[in-house]
Amino acid sequence: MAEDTLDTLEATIRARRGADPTTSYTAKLFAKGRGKIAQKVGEEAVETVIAALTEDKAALVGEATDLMFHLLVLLAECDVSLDDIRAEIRQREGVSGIDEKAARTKD
Ligand SMILES: N=c1c2ncn([C@@H]3O[C@H](COP(=O)(O)OP(=O)(O)OP(=O)(O)O)[C@@H](O)[C@H]3O)c2ncn1[C@@H]1O[C@H](COP(=O)(O)O)[C@@H](O)[C@H]1O
Repeated sequence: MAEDTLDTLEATIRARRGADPTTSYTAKLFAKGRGKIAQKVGEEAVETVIAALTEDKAALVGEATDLMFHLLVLLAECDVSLDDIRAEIRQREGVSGIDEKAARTKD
């Protein structure tokens, strides 16, 4: 079975932990620490929102890809895997966001 591109990227990112920061952007991010990685996720999220609001589809694809890359680095830094995210998504399958919020806020 073909490996998913996100799985491949996740494996590449994990392999960069402890690599040489002078030759790897990912290793440089890990070396800068969780705060810097989280900041980059925030910046890329804002750039994604701006691209969406300017209705520039090519820019949106680029910024969303940057966002997903940096989010995967942050998840790796926090020892959260794509499988953890998949499990959470599966758990939510079939549960309407409206029903979930109503159950949370009924008191
Ligand atoms: N998918 C990506 C990817 N997407 C975005 N980026 C980098 O993320 C950075 C985001 O752009 P910015 O303008 O915010 O970067 P910057 O200004 O240099 O960053 P700061 O100075 O703010 O820290 C750019 O340097 C992009 O090249 C990525 N860098 C790496 N990958 C993947 O990770 C693999 C490993 O990369 P290295 O770790 O560099 O070997 C690559 O082969 C790719 O598959």
